[in-house]
Amino acid sequence: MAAGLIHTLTESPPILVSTSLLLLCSLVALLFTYARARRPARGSLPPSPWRLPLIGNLHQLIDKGLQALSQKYGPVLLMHLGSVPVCVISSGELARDVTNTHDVSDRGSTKASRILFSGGNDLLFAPENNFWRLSRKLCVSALLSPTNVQAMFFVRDEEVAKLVKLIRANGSGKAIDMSETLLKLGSSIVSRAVLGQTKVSGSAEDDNEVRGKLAIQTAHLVADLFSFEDFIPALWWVDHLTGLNRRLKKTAQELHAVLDQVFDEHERNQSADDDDDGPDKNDRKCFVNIMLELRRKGVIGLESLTRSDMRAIVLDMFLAGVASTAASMEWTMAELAKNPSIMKKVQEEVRSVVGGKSEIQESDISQMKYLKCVIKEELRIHGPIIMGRKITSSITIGGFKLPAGASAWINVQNIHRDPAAWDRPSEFIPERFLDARYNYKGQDQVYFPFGLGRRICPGVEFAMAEVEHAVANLLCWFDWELPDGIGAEELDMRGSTSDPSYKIIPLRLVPVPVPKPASRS
Ligand code: HEM
Repeated sequence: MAAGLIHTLTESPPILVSTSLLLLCSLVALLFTYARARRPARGSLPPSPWRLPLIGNLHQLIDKGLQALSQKYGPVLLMHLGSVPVCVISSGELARDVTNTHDVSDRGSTKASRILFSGGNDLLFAPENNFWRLSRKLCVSALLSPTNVQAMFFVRDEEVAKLVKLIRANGSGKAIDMSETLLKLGSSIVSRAVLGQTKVSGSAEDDNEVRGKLAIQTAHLVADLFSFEDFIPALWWVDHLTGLNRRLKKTAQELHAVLDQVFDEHERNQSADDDDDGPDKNDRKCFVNIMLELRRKGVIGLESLTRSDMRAIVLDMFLAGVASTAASMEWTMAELAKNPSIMKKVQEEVRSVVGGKSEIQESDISQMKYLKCVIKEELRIHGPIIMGRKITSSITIGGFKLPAGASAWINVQNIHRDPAAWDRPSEFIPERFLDARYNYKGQDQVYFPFGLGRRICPGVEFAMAEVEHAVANLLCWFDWELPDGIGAEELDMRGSTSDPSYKIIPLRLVPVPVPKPASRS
């Protein structure tokens, strides 16, 4: 073809020669532009699906799902949710670039968080301001520290023992809703650890249950909410029309009022408390008491902790700690019901460690290596879907520019199920975690269910102590069967569309109590 073209050029009249030259130059320029377009020009925006005015790519996200869009557009994708630009990062290496190399750590706030936290001082949603630093330090070194988590064993132990008793009383053969049961368990453990057990309601209703409900209500408040202001800021006024603002403010006020009552009660009790060895002395180790005590002792930074600061920390614990642990317990039981040979193997381990004892101690759990692998595998498949960050000043990732003001979504689910990193990624294979390289410290490129960088979850110890202990008890004292003749292969394992880390169809299982030593049967 080239020879033909040269021949044409030399043999043709001048006008034709110049036209051909022009064509040739245009062709070369076109090829050059095409080649450049295939390579991301440093600093160009990531590839993007076409979008509609106003809603952006929301319809494609709902219709196709995040994973399909990521697979189509590659490891860095730019979407618009309404008018908000969102960069989706689906590679572990690039995710670390965002959180560690570029140290992007703000998470961004939502309307619900701004109202709930009276303007935005909290741990989950606030940027890295002084309050974030103070409350993070308080969590890591006191409230959620390994020592405190250990001291809270009595809460986990009592709440799980209550549950075991309840399930036994339920009688053999009846299916129970594990979703509801485990959410209640998660909320009572977290609310008791955080608020203790002093009386606030004054009614006959179980105080703990009131607080558990409070914890669940808080979690729903932020998770199940669609605000126009968050996605299409120009339509902020629609939230007024739909009554969303009013409802949010009312719920926030109610939550704050209950928490203030709890704080009052703790403050009243605390002065009388110091030398008292009363029956509820253990519950005085709750987070509220620890915060009040540190403030009273004038620990640096905490001497001026306000009611609003304490409310924010308590609500953060509810938001971050209740639904996440309940979902982890539910998915673990679902995967075990779906994989009877794994259920059998882990039950054998748990029962052989516990032996003839009537209770499971923390020291027993540390010997249950396979149980730990089961939970790690559950968190790989069903753990967090995305982790959000806010890009405050523009950065370049994988050759693409992530513009200031955009959100970055680290696509954890995609990374946790990447066939390049995991053998048979959609199968539940706990044995892969016998490899000690995987932990919860955010050090691995393809496994980080508790996050990465400076905003990594400070509740890992608390969460694992709760989930491992509860699941070990359920496996030790009961066999579990699927109800209504459902076969293991028929069990519905779909995650909810709004948040796939929650099971769309609540898990129902039939407990079959196994004989156990007397003290807790
Ligand atoms: C299985 C249970 C849990 C899972 C899978 C989980 C996972 C996560 C993840 C992925 C993040 C975001 C990390 C990041 O952005 O890099 C996070 C943040 C957080 N989690 Fe957890 N979490 C769990 C339980 C808990 C518990 C029990 C608590 C407290 C009682 C807690 C408190 C927090 C807090 C306060 C943050 C925000 C930290 C910050 O922004 O500085 N989490 N968690």
